[in-house]
Amino acid sequence: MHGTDGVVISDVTAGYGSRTVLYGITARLPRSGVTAVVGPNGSGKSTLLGVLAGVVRPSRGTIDHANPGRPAFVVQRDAVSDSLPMTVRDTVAMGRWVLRGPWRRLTALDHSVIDACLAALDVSDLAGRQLSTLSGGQRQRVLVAQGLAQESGLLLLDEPTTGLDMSAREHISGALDRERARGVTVVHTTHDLELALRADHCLLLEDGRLLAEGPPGSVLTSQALGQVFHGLSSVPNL
Ligand SMILES: Nc1ncnc2c1ncn2[C@@H]1O[C@H](COP(=O)(O)OP(=O)(O)OP(=O)(O)O)[C@@H](O)[C@H]1O
Repeated sequence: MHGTDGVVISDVTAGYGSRTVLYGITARLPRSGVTAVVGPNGSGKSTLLGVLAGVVRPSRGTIDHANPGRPAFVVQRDAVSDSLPMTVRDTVAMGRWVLRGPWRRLTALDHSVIDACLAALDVSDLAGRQLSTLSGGQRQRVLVAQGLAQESGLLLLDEPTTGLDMSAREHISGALDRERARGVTVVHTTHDLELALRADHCLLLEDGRLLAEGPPGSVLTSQALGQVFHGLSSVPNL
């Protein structure tokens, strides 16, 4: 592992039960950098994120983390029950409980981090609202704010901008840039070509295999995209 590596993935094969979904993935993800994982539906992007989060155990290969702490994992909003009786502020505060343990009081510092994360995703006005009363896009922003509140050295996000309007996408993209500047290793899956092109590093998956890895501009060529997303002639969005 080099000093510039945030995560090193070595020959990882993984799946669910007897079903293999990822085959022999080897990649180096930069520390203080944003990595975009791109590929068609079902190509294994979320599964790779699950492997990095430690919730999917590889059947083969290893993952080395520069940061020993627990990763922050922002799942897709559909994966979170919207019927939990929680306010937006409680939801973001859960990111701090992860650090403090459930029976500790939150400190003044915790509360200021929670305020800053609410502001970063432009959801301060919603702080007192029940999570269940929010729109899908608002809930997505709150989940990203919860991920930021964990102040982890490894931030994993599964399709953080899917279904969001332009302003919300800008807030999320800006938040990822700030995390990178803080030295965080950020990894997100995306179908948003613009967001992928703003990353430092890109992995292109097809059918569970790594087709290409490198700077987004050299990985996401029209030739590669045409091959992976069959029949694509123009690529405003993946
Ligand atoms: N919990 C699970 N149990 C069994 N198979 C699963 C499970 N989750 C995903 N899969 C399968 O693994 C493969 C890869 O799925 P994954 O969600 O990683 O793809 P993806 O690239 O993130 O897709 P999308 O763009 O649609 O989100 C798919 O064939 C899917 O059906």
